[in-house]
Amino acid sequence: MTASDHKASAHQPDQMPDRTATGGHMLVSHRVVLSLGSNLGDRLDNLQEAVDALFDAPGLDYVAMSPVYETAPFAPPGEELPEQGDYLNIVLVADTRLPPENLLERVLNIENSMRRVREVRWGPRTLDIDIVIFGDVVLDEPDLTLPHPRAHQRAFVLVPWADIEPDVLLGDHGRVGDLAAAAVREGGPDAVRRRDDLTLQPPA
Ligand SMILES: Nc1ncnc2c1ncn2[C@@H]1O[C@H](COP(=O)(O)OP(=O)(O)OP(=O)(O)O)[C@@H](O)[C@H]1O
Ligand SMILES: Nc1nc2c(c(=O)[nH]1)N=C(CO)CN2
Repeated sequence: MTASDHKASAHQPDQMPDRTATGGHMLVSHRVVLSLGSNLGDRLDNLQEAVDALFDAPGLDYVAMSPVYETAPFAPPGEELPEQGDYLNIVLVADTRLPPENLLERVLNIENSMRRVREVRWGPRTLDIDIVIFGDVVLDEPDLTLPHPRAHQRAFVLVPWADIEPDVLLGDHGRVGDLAAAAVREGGPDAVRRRDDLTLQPPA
């Protein structure tokens, strides 16, 4: 399967396969896209630590990683953006047999174990991991919304993602490559700068 091959079938929550006999693993594999960002401390180190930790346990298989981007802090129009430094952002593609809630648990555990600092909404943080898509799964639960409800407007997600999967569709919003181009037109080219001098190692 290639990185742009999103063939996972749509699952509404009430159609999820019975997982009781599979030790928390699903019978089907889903291609997932994760967005990682850091703008506090050693930003590149934080991202590397998160990449390694994500794939440290069974259930998530690495597929591809975007280049590293340096990005201006972004908040939706109308939201106050506290003073803070630029982010480093990447996007990861992976395959998983975990159910969405288990992947979210892994993500939150890693954020917590890295002593994530985030005191105010839209404020700086050592590490932020968002689940952008989980196959074609659509979910609207209090603690998990899929696809991520704001990803289609975020150049810091779309531009790195478009480098590795430009033809994938983000829910009803359209092609990732087109969304990335629109986000760059909106935010200006300086808001998202590729940093080819900064490299991350794929997980061991
Ligand atoms: N698709 C998703 N990926 C990650 N977290 C999600 C998702 N949908 C809902 N959440 C919930 O969002 C909660 C808060 O996330 P977080 O503090 O990272 O928000 P944020 O980074 O400030 O803003 P944003 O959600 O816009 O990126 C998490 O505890 C999680 O339960
Ligand atoms: N540039 C950039 N801006 C952000 C980021 C991020 O990762 N990069 N994360 C946010 C909350 O998820 C809010 N704003």
